[in-house]
Amino acid sequence: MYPMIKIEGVRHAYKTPSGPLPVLDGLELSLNEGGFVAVVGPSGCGKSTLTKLVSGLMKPDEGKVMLHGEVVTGPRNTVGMAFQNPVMLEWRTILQNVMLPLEIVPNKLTKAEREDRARHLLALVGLTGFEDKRPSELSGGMRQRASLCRALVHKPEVLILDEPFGALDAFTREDLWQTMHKVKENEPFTGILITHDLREAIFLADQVIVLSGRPARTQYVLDVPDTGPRDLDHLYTPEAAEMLAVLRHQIEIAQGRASAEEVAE
Ligand SMILES: Nc1ncnc2c1ncn2[C@@H]1O[C@H](COP(=O)(O)OP(=O)(O)OP(=O)(O)O)[C@@H](O)[C@H]1O
Repeated sequence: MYPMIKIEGVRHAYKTPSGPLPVLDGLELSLNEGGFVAVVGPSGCGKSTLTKLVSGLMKPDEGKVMLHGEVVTGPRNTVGMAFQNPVMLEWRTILQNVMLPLEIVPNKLTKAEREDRARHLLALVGLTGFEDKRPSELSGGMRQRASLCRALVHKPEVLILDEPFGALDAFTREDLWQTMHKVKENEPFTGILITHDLREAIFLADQVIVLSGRPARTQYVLDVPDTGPRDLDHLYTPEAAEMLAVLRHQIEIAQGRASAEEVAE
Protein backbone atom coordinates (compact mmCIF):
# COMPACT_ATOMS: atom_id res chain seq x y z
CA MET A 1 0.00 0.00 0.00
CA TYR A 2 1.26 3.49 -0.85
CA PRO A 3 1.76 6.03 1.90
CA MET A 4 -0.77 8.88 1.74
CA ILE A 5 2.04 11.42 1.39
CA LYS A 6 5.52 10.61 0.16
CA ILE A 7 8.22 13.21 -0.43
CA GLU A 8 11.42 11.93 -1.96
CA GLY A 9 14.65 13.83 -2.40
CA VAL A 10 12.93 17.16 -2.96
CA ARG A 11 15.13 20.10 -3.90
CA HIS A 12 13.86 23.54 -4.71
CA ALA A 13 15.24 27.04 -5.24
CA TYR A 14 13.23 30.21 -5.76
CA LYS A 15 14.28 32.42 -8.66
CA THR A 16 15.01 35.87 -7.29
CA PRO A 17 16.46 39.00 -8.95
CA SER A 18 19.76 38.30 -7.16
CA GLY A 19 19.87 34.67 -8.31
CA PRO A 20 18.47 31.34 -7.13
CA LEU A 21 17.58 31.05 -3.45
CA PRO A 22 17.92 27.38 -2.46
CA VAL A 23 15.14 26.60 0.01
CA LEU A 24 14.76 22.83 0.14
CA ASP A 25 17.69 20.49 -0.24
CA GLY A 26 16.90 16.83 0.29
CA LEU A 27 13.51 16.74 1.91
CA GLU A 28 12.15 13.30 2.84
CA LEU A 29 8.79 12.52 4.38
CA SER A 30 6.49 9.52 4.43
CA LEU A 31 3.09 9.59 6.05
CA ASN A 32 0.49 6.82 6.07
CA GLU A 33 -3.21 7.46 5.74
CA GLY A 34 -4.59 8.85 9.02
CA GLY A 35 -1.13 9.98 10.16
CA PHE A 36 -0.50 13.45 11.51
CA VAL A 37 2.95 14.98 11.13
CA ALA A 38 4.16 18.25 12.62
CA VAL A 39 6.94 20.09 10.80
CA VAL A 40 9.13 22.40 12.87
CA GLY A 41 12.30 24.28 11.99
CA PRO A 42 13.98 27.68 12.06
CA SER A 43 12.11 30.68 10.71
CA GLY A 44 12.35 30.92 6.94
CA CYS A 45 13.74 27.41 6.46
CA GLY A 46 11.09 26.37 3.93
CA LYS A 47 8.13 24.98 5.90
CA SER A 48 5.45 26.85 3.95
CA THR A 49 7.22 25.95 0.71
CA LEU A 50 6.75 22.32 1.69
CA THR A 51 2.97 22.86 2.03
CA LYS A 52 2.84 24.48 -1.43
CA LEU A 53 4.54 21.42 -2.91
CA VAL A 54 2.11 19.00 -1.23
CA SER A 55 -0.94 21.00 -2.34
CA GLY A 56 0.45 21.17 -5.88
CA LEU A 57 0.68 24.97 -5.96
CA MET A 58 4.36 24.57 -6.85
CA LYS A 59 6.50 21.88 -8.47
CA PRO A 60 9.92 21.01 -7.03
CA ASP A 61 13.04 21.48 -9.14
CA GLU A 62 14.08 17.94 -8.26
CA GLY A 63 12.55 14.96 -6.49
CA LYS A 64 8.97 13.81 -6.15
CA VAL A 65 5.90 14.63 -4.09
CA MET A 66 3.34 11.83 -4.21
CA LEU A 67 -0.16 11.47 -2.80
CA HIS A 68 -1.31 7.83 -2.70
CA GLY A 69 1.55 6.93 -5.05
CA GLU A 70 0.52 9.53 -7.64
CA VAL A 71 3.01 12.28 -8.46
CA VAL A 72 1.55 15.71 -7.70
CA THR A 73 1.74 17.77 -10.89
CA GLY A 74 -0.73 20.58 -10.21
CA PRO A 75 -3.17 22.04 -7.67
CA ARG A 76 -5.34 19.44 -5.96
CA ASN A 77 -8.80 19.99 -4.61
CA THR A 78 -8.39 16.91 -2.41
CA VAL A 79 -6.20 18.99 -0.09
CA GLY A 80 -7.74 21.19 2.60
CA MET A 81 -5.80 24.11 4.04
CA ALA A 82 -6.05 26.36 7.09
CA PHE A 83 -3.69 29.25 7.81
CA GLN A 84 -2.73 31.57 10.65
CA ASN A 85 -5.02 34.36 9.40
CA PRO A 86 -8.11 32.75 7.98
CA VAL A 87 -9.49 34.71 5.06
CA MET A 88 -13.25 34.71 5.41
CA LEU A 89 -15.67 36.45 3.06
CA GLU A 90 -17.39 39.14 5.13
CA TRP A 91 -20.45 39.30 2.87
CA ARG A 92 -21.19 35.63 3.61
CA THR A 93 -22.34 34.13 6.89
CA ILE A 94 -20.12 31.67 8.77
CA LEU A 95 -22.25 28.79 7.44
CA GLN A 96 -21.91 30.09 3.87
CA ASN A 97 -18.14 30.51 4.32
CA VAL A 98 -17.82 26.92 5.53
CA MET A 99 -19.90 25.66 2.58
CA LEU A 100 -17.72 27.48 0.03
CA PRO A 101 -15.41 24.55 -0.92
CA LEU A 102 -18.51 22.44 -1.69
CA GLU A 103 -19.47 25.05 -4.31
CA ILE A 104 -16.03 24.77 -5.90
CA VAL A 105 -14.99 21.12 -5.56
CA PRO A 106 -17.20 18.81 -7.67
CA ASN A 107 -19.52 16.72 -5.48
CA LYS A 108 -22.94 15.08 -5.63
CA LEU A 109 -24.39 16.69 -2.50
CA THR A 110 -27.68 18.57 -2.66
CA LYS A 111 -27.82 22.07 -1.19
CA ALA A 112 -29.54 20.67 1.93
CA GLU A 113 -26.84 18.01 2.33
CA ARG A 114 -24.08 20.61 1.99
CA GLU A 115 -25.72 22.70 4.65
CA ASP A 116 -26.10 19.68 6.94
CA ARG A 117 -22.44 18.82 6.53
CA ALA A 118 -21.34 22.38 7.34
CA ARG A 119 -23.66 22.52 10.37
CA HIS A 120 -22.36 19.17 11.59
CA LEU A 121 -18.75 20.41 11.47
CA LEU A 122 -19.62 23.73 13.13
CA ALA A 123 -21.29 21.78 15.95
CA LEU A 124 -18.21 19.60 16.30
CA VAL A 125 -15.98 22.63 16.92
CA GLY A 126 -18.48 24.29 19.28
CA LEU A 127 -19.93 26.92 16.93
CA THR A 128 -23.58 25.95 17.06
CA GLY A 129 -25.59 29.16 17.22
CA PHE A 130 -23.01 31.16 15.22
CA GLU A 131 -23.93 29.85 11.77
CA ASP A 132 -25.65 33.08 10.70
CA LYS A 133 -23.03 35.49 12.08
CA ARG A 134 -20.60 37.38 9.84
CA PRO A 135 -16.86 36.64 10.25
CA SER A 136 -16.18 40.02 11.92
CA GLU A 137 -18.68 39.13 14.67
CA LEU A 138 -16.51 36.19 15.79
CA SER A 139 -13.37 36.17 17.95
CA GLY A 140 -10.04 35.09 16.43
CA GLY A 141 -10.33 31.64 17.98
CA MET A 142 -13.87 31.21 16.67
CA ARG A 143 -12.83 32.27 13.18
CA GLN A 144 -10.05 29.72 13.34
CA ARG A 145 -12.57 27.02 14.32
CA ALA A 146 -14.74 28.01 11.35
CA SER A 147 -11.71 27.96 9.07
CA LEU A 148 -10.98 24.41 10.22
CA CYS A 149 -14.53 23.42 9.28
CA ARG A 150 -14.11 25.03 5.86
CA ALA A 151 -10.85 23.13 5.31
CA LEU A 152 -12.56 19.82 6.14
CA VAL A 153 -16.01 20.28 4.64
CA HIS A 154 -15.18 18.54 1.33
CA LYS A 155 -13.49 15.61 3.15
CA PRO A 156 -10.01 16.29 1.79
CA GLU A 157 -7.46 13.48 1.56
CA VAL A 158 -4.91 15.71 3.22
CA LEU A 159 -5.34 18.58 5.67
CA ILE A 160 -2.57 21.15 5.75
CA LEU A 161 -2.44 23.44 8.77
CA ASP A 162 0.10 26.25 8.38
CA GLU A 163 0.58 27.77 11.85
CA PRO A 164 -3.20 27.86 12.37
CA PHE A 165 -2.99 28.71 16.07
CA GLY A 166 0.03 31.03 15.94
CA ALA A 167 -1.92 34.27 16.38
CA LEU A 168 -4.08 33.07 19.28
CA ASP A 169 -3.54 33.60 23.02
CA ALA A 170 -2.25 30.62 25.02
CA PHE A 171 -5.62 29.60 26.52
CA THR A 172 -7.49 29.77 23.22
CA ARG A 173 -4.68 27.87 21.56
CA GLU A 174 -4.87 25.03 24.10
CA ASP A 175 -8.65 24.93 23.67
CA LEU A 176 -8.18 24.55 19.95
CA TRP A 177 -5.62 21.77 20.41
CA GLN A 178 -8.28 19.81 22.28
CA THR A 179 -10.83 20.60 19.59
CA MET A 180 -8.37 19.28 17.00
CA HIS A 181 -8.26 15.92 18.76
CA LYS A 182 -12.05 15.79 18.84
CA VAL A 183 -12.24 16.69 15.16
CA LYS A 184 -9.68 14.06 14.15
CA GLU A 185 -11.57 11.39 16.08
CA ASN A 186 -14.83 12.25 14.31
CA GLU A 187 -13.49 13.27 10.89
CA PRO A 188 -10.29 11.26 10.36
CA PHE A 189 -7.74 12.97 8.10
CA THR A 190 -4.10 12.74 7.14
CA GLY A 191 -2.50 15.94 8.33
CA ILE A 192 0.56 18.15 8.07
CA LEU A 193 0.90 20.80 10.75
CA ILE A 194 3.45 23.58 10.39
CA THR A 195 4.22 25.11 13.76
CA HIS A 196 6.79 26.94 15.84
CA ASP A 197 5.30 25.53 19.04
CA LEU A 198 6.99 22.31 20.15
CA ARG A 199 4.31 21.59 22.79
CA GLU A 200 1.67 21.90 20.10
CA ALA A 201 3.68 19.54 17.88
CA ILE A 202 3.91 16.73 20.44
CA PHE A 203 0.35 17.25 21.67
CA LEU A 204 -1.24 17.00 18.22
CA ALA A 205 1.03 14.96 15.98
CA ASP A 206 2.21 11.38 15.98
CA GLN A 207 5.45 12.30 14.25
CA VAL A 208 7.51 15.48 14.45
CA ILE A 209 9.96 16.37 11.70
CA VAL A 210 12.67 18.91 12.39
CA LEU A 211 13.92 20.71 9.30
CA SER A 212 17.46 22.05 9.17
CA GLY A 213 18.18 25.71 8.49
CA ARG A 214 17.74 26.88 4.88
CA PRO A 215 18.18 25.15 2.49
CA ALA A 216 16.18 22.67 4.52
CA ARG A 217 16.58 18.94 4.65
CA THR A 218 14.92 16.47 7.00
CA GLN A 219 17.23 16.71 9.99
CA TYR A 220 15.46 14.68 12.64
CA VAL A 221 12.28 12.63 13.02
CA LEU A 222 10.64 12.06 16.40
CA ASP A 223 7.89 9.48 16.79
CA VAL A 224 5.43 10.49 19.49
CA PRO A 225 4.34 7.29 21.28
CA ASP A 226 0.65 6.47 21.06
CA THR A 227 -0.45 6.44 24.68
CA GLY A 228 -4.19 6.65 24.00
CA PRO A 229 -6.30 9.81 24.21
CA ARG A 230 -4.15 12.86 25.01
CA ASP A 231 -5.11 15.57 27.43
CA LEU A 232 -3.21 18.70 28.35
CA ASP A 233 -1.76 17.05 31.48
CA HIS A 234 0.26 14.84 29.11
CA LEU A 235 2.42 17.88 28.37
CA TYR A 236 3.64 17.92 31.97
CA THR A 237 4.79 14.28 32.14
CA PRO A 238 8.51 13.35 32.24
CA GLU A 239 8.08 11.67 28.81
CA ALA A 240 6.81 14.92 27.31
CA ALA A 241 9.60 16.91 28.97
CA GLU A 242 12.15 14.56 27.43
CA MET A 243 10.64 14.84 23.94
CA LEU A 244 10.58 18.63 24.23
CA ALA A 245 14.23 18.69 25.33
CA VAL A 246 15.26 16.56 22.34
CA LEU A 247 13.32 18.76 19.94
CA ARG A 248 14.74 21.96 21.44
CA HIS A 249 18.28 20.62 20.96
CA GLN A 250 17.48 19.72 17.38
CA ILE A 251 16.13 23.22 16.73
CA GLU A 252 19.33 24.67 18.20
CA ILE A 253 21.35 22.54 15.77
CA ALA A 254 19.11 23.66 12.93
CA GLN A 255 19.69 27.27 13.95
CA GLY A 256 23.43 26.65 14.08
CA ARG A 257 23.60 27.29 17.85
CA ALA A 258 24.68 23.75 18.84
CA SER A 259 26.52 20.96 17.10
CA ALA A 260 25.23 17.42 16.69
CA GLU A 261 28.21 16.22 18.81
CA GLU A 262 27.22 18.49 21.71
CA VAL A 263 23.73 17.05 21.62
CA ALA A 264 24.99 13.48 21.52
CA GLU A 265 26.97 14.08 24.74
N1 LIG B 1 7.85 33.18 -4.01
C1 LIG B 1 9.04 33.35 -3.43
N2 LIG B 1 10.05 33.93 -4.10
C2 LIG B 1 11.27 34.11 -3.54
N3 LIG B 1 11.59 33.74 -2.28
C3 LIG B 1 10.61 33.16 -1.55
C4 LIG B 1 9.29 32.94 -2.07
N4 LIG B 1 8.54 32.36 -1.13
C5 LIG B 1 9.34 32.20 -0.04
N5 LIG B 1 10.57 32.69 -0.30
C6 LIG B 1 11.73 32.66 0.61
O1 LIG B 1 12.04 31.28 0.82
C7 LIG B 1 12.41 31.05 2.17
C8 LIG B 1 11.51 30.00 2.76
O2 LIG B 1 10.20 30.52 2.86
P1 LIG B 1 9.02 29.73 3.60
O3 LIG B 1 7.86 30.66 3.66
O4 LIG B 1 8.83 28.41 2.96
O5 LIG B 1 9.69 29.53 5.05
P2 LIG B 1 9.01 29.16 6.45
O6 LIG B 1 9.90 28.15 7.07
O7 LIG B 1 7.58 28.78 6.25
O8 LIG B 1 9.12 30.56 7.20
P3 LIG B 1 8.47 31.04 8.61
O9 LIG B 1 8.89 30.06 9.65
O10 LIG B 1 9.07 32.38 8.83
O11 LIG B 1 6.98 31.08 8.40
C9 LIG B 1 12.33 32.40 2.87
O12 LIG B 1 13.63 32.96 2.90
C10 LIG B 1 11.42 33.22 1.99
O13 LIG B 1 11.76 34.59 2.04
